[in-house]
Amino acid sequence: MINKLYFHHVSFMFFRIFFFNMTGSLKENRRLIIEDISNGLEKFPISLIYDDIKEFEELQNIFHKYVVNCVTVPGADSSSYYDGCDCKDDCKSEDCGCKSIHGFFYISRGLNPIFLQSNSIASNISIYECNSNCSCSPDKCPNRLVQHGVSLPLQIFKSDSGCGWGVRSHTRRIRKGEFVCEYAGEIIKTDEAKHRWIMAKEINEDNYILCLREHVKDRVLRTNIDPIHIGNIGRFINHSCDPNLQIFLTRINSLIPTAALFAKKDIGVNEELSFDYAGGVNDNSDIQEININVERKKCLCGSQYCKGFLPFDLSL
Ligand SMILES: C[S@@+](CC[C@H](N)C(=O)[O-])C[C@H]1O[C@@H](n2cnc3c(N)ncnc32)[C@H](O)[C@@H]1O
Repeated sequence: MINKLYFHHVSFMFFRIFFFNMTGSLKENRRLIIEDISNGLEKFPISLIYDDIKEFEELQNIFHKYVVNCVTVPGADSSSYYDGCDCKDDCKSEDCGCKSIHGFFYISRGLNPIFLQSNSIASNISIYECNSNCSCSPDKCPNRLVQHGVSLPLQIFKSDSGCGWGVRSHTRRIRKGEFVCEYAGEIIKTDEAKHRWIMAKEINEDNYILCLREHVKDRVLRTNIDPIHIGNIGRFINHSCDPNLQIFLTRINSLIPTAALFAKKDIGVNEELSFDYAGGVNDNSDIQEININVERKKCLCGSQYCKGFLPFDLSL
């Protein structure tokens, strides 16, 4: 009941935000464009291009609110903040407490390409950015990228592949290692993720929940992100078995990780963006409750390495 009221309230907000923004220029090829679906929340406008109002209304019925970073539903956050650094030089030196404890991940305002060669999830690599406990300047510190949100021109469009909406680079190339966006949504507990997944299945709705699993000694730390109703541009990115983006778990102000997407290779203008929904991990050995009667969704990525089906978290 509480959830229902909450969503009603949010969907009201959504209609206001979207219709205010629909100064909707009609383009020469008769496609419509919304200049910024984030309504100024991202530093860079997130444009959305669509063919007819029906297509757009379909999206409105599902997606209710744009957020830049994940939001935690009550009860899901049991973590605390980690310490910050006390750098006086905006973390330029190698002595920065954050970088020397957790690692040097960024160079030239992007991810050091050496990390792109590994499977970050399987190798348990987690990026730690400077945070609100640090004494460096948020604008000048080079150890802060993901927390600044999207800083590239991106566009949401109806993909020709049959996968529905997709995201592409827009007006400029994306260089290897550049941060593209977060996969932001509601952080929910596993029981709630299972419940939402069953409800979505009953009404034939697609699955958007991303489950991140980290192995810490003999424990598995699980973070579930659901962007279907409350999320950011990440929720529009499709899966590919040969993707051009790679997920890295990133910690900013909380021990709950963020799923940050970085360019795995150079990406051309108007090229569709994709990531591997399984994060490159095909191992389900840690999963206890296996539901093998699940109907797998056919993968339409079209890559020569296509595995045939979308990755699926068997623990849901
Ligand atoms: C995170 S959403 C991506 C955005 C989605 N295309 C939309 O229209 O909102 C994930 C859903 O997109 C579809 N999808 C993404 N990648 C796909 C692929 N390679 N093949 C088939 N469907 C895909 C599936 O329905 C999946 O549940």
